[in-house]
Amino acid sequence: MHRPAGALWRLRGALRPHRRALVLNAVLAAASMLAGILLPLLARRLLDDHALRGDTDGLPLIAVLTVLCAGGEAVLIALRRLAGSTTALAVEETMRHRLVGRVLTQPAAFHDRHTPAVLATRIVADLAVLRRFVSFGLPFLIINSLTVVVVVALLLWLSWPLGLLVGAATVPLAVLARRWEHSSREVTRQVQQDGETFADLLDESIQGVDTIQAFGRRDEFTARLEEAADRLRRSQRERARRWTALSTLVEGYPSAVLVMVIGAGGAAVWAGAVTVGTLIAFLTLWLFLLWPVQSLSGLMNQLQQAEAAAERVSELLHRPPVPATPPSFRPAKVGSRGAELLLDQVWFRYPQPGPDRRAGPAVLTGLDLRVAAGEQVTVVGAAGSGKSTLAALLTGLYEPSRGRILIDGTDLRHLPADRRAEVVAPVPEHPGLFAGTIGDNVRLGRPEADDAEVAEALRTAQASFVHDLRYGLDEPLTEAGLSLSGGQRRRLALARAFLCRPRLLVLDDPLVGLDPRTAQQVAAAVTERLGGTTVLWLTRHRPLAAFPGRVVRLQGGRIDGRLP
Ligand SMILES: Nc1ncnc2c1ncn2[C@@H]1O[C@H](COP(=O)(O)OP(=O)(O)OP(=O)(O)O)[C@@H](O)[C@H]1O
Repeated sequence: MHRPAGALWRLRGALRPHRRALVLNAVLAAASMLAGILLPLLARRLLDDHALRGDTDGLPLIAVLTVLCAGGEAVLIALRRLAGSTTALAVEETMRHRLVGRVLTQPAAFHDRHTPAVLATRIVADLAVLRRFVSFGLPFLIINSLTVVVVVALLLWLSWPLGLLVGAATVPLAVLARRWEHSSREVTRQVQQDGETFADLLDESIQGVDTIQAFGRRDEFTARLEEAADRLRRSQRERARRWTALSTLVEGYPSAVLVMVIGAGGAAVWAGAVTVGTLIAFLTLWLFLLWPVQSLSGLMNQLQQAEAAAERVSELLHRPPVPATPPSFRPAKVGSRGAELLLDQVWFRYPQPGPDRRAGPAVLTGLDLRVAAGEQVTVVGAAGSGKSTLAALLTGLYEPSRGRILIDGTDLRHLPADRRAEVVAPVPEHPGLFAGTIGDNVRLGRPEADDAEVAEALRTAQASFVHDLRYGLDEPLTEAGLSLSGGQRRRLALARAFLCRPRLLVLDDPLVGLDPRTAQQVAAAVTERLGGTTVLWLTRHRPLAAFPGRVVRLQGGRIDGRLP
């Protein structure tokens, strides 16, 4: 298993495009830190060399330098904050772009294991945690560490006995902080895990709200959500408890050390071992150390949250990318003849949910089917017989566990994912419509299609209702096309596939939700207008009279003879 800190390191690729901005941030941070540290040293010169000796020569120069340093520090801090937040937003944008790209190209088996709520949490909430870390946590971890090193060196230079006293007093604090970091890492991860579980449940409940209300199960689902929220709150409270303990210690400890330094420093001035200016410079520098030390607990907390977020983001980001389209790939010409399909001893098992991801029972058990170019075949199978599974294999969402799927003799696996729709177009059981216009949705597979081609596809799908809508093809759809009826959504999904004019059409229960007359008209129009295309109708019911071609039965995971 990777260490979480390794996960943060593995995300460094997202910083690469912003190298210059990061270097500028580092320079601004170092300059503002140095300007701040110079102030007490100038104050020492002012006191020891001039004010206490009554020497006014050179006093104006030191006064001007002090003012410049103070003003410069303020300007540099403002610039550093501006540059830091701009860079962090740019880094977040880079990661989001890569993450969305990876998520949208993952196979169906991946999406079976990661719900939309979990993916949305990672893309939105985890990236926000990482952005805050890049804009605040990371720079301060670096600046504070540098400040501690430089200031401790200066303290030793000003007065090594007092410097050693401060250094020794800081050791127990560092040990305690390390122990805290170790013990609360697991709690931080638990908080994020509980957050994911809650997001999942919330997503499921909101999506199924109609069903929950219709069956009067509101109280039960509310109780489930409250239980998950309660688990999340308990783990958050545990983390807050640990954090409070550390921050109380870290904030109280320096005050105790300060009392020690004032006592020991006062005695040293009394004994003539250090000058008043040196003691004032020492105390001012020590105060300079307070913020780095006191912010330690907050930064550790942020670091842990960023590590846990990086672990989850990196798990998505480092998944294998979608294979590039090989230069030798020649897409089928739009409108060219249908493809020959051969399913050769195809077996398929879904991976089981759970950590061991063992394969489940076989859904397809050595399925053989040959469909000639331009032929239409109807596969009839009972609910759960594996029709949607077969459609998912044919559209490349899953790969067969065993056996081959050949299209015109080429293994489906060798068709690049981003060009597959040119060869095989699916009409899935649930039409996937998106917010946008009807035209955008129908043109999804062929954005370049003109209005005449779109109108023809709509006619074939018996979806001419679109022209009666107020804005026709420009009619806006709400999310998932929910402003349309189920039958209208299904016909748009059909039109979208027809518009691609693929060489093989895979229609998964395409006529469900259509009245028998419209269903017959669609079936007849497919034969009439898409003649030459190979079509595989997958359906639960015996076909209508208008269904053309051969009819076979899917049973027991294989093709079990013809239906009369
Ligand atoms: N994502 C999945 N993970 C695990 N098992 C699945 C998954 N999808 C389907 N199955 C299982 O595979 C079998 C076949 O399901 P499939 O959806 O292919 O049947 P179907 O013939 O399309 O059914 P229906 O006509 O009801 O849509 C079923 O036993 C189902 O439980």
